[in-house]
Amino acid sequence: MALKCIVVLGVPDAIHRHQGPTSLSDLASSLPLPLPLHHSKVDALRRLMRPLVHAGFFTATDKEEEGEDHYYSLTTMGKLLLPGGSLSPFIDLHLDPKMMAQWGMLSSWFLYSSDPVPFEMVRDGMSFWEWLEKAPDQKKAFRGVMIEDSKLVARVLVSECREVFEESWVESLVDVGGGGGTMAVEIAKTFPKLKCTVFDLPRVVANLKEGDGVKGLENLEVVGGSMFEKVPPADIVLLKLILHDWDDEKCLEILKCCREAVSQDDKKKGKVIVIDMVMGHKAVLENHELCQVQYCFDLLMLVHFNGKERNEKEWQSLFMAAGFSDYKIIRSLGPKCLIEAYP
Ligand SMILES: C[S@@+](CC[C@H](N)C(=O)[O-])C[C@H]1O[C@@H](n2cnc3c(N)ncnc32)[C@H](O)[C@@H]1O
Ligand SMILES: COc1cc(-c2oc3cc(O)cc(O)c3c(=O)c2O)cc(OC)c1OC
Repeated sequence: MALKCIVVLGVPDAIHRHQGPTSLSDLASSLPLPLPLHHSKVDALRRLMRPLVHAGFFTATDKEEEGEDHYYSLTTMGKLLLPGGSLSPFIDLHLDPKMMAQWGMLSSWFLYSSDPVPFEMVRDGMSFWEWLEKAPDQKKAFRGVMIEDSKLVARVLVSECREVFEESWVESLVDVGGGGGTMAVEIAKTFPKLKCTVFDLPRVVANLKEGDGVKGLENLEVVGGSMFEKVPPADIVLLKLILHDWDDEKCLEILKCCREAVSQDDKKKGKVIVIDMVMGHKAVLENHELCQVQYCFDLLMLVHFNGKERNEKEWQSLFMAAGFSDYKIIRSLGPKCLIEAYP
């Protein structure tokens, strides 16, 4: 809530515009507020900044003595909070009071509810996806969150995992649940010979064909449909942050459709690429912060969807039950992993 508050008050931008360490009094007087900050609240601003300095968003001169002004600067992480920064949509979405209601219901869900998840409990059974269609601000923020995450992952994928797309038999890729198309656009731009498809629900991709990034890309197609029914055929089927939204039963339906879509003959050894978390993966176990991210996202999945973050054993069971012959965890991507599943 402190983070949300300083973003709403425009603190990161005020420090950024100051172009150097900014004193508490300068900060208080340069905030873009309808009325100047009342002098009685300046000390509250100092107290608000304190946990955020501790969390690493800002640095502050460490002078707690009375009368000394504090000077604040943005850290690299703090710069992500600037308008248009990659953390802004995340804060807009997850710290929105409307998105808090489901967290407040968690204990009641354990004790009394027969609803599948707390999110649906506070919305008369409406799923997150249905609700987004009725909540334009949150829909925009959610799209922003996914775009920022995809930009980051795509950058690593096209620079450090080129071999995945450059094998001689790989001619086509479909990004299932590809949302706004960020991943597919980046892949299509980097590998112009690869025929890429963004596949998502018809209402999600309705206006995508005319979108800035997609228009004019000859090797990019947009297809509307449901991954529970039929997935367009391709050599590589990509599932990024899809399976963690669903329970095992639904994941099996998705994975079976994807396995059927993957090309297979003497020359082609098509595969499904899953980008999702692997709980307790060795790259994460050694990193306290990545562990925290995994636990938080697992609870996010519990509260919003009937989904979960899975450990390797759970992934293995899913792939085998969906008829895949083998799988391999190729590499870690922060809290996530790239997993290949072979039909
Ligand atoms: C968490 S988002 C992931 C988006 C994208 N893969 C990414 O990582 O940025 C989940 C996506 O699944 C899509 N989705 C939900 N149900 C679907 C269905 N039945 N068929 C295809 N896509 C679906 C949503 O519209 C959304 O774009
Ligand atoms: C996994 O890394 C990040 C995920 C998100 C993120 O991902 C989601 C995935 C879903 O399937 C449904 C969701 O509602 C969400 C989110 O709400 C959400 O925030 C965001 C990230 O950084 C901004 C991630 O990187 C750590």
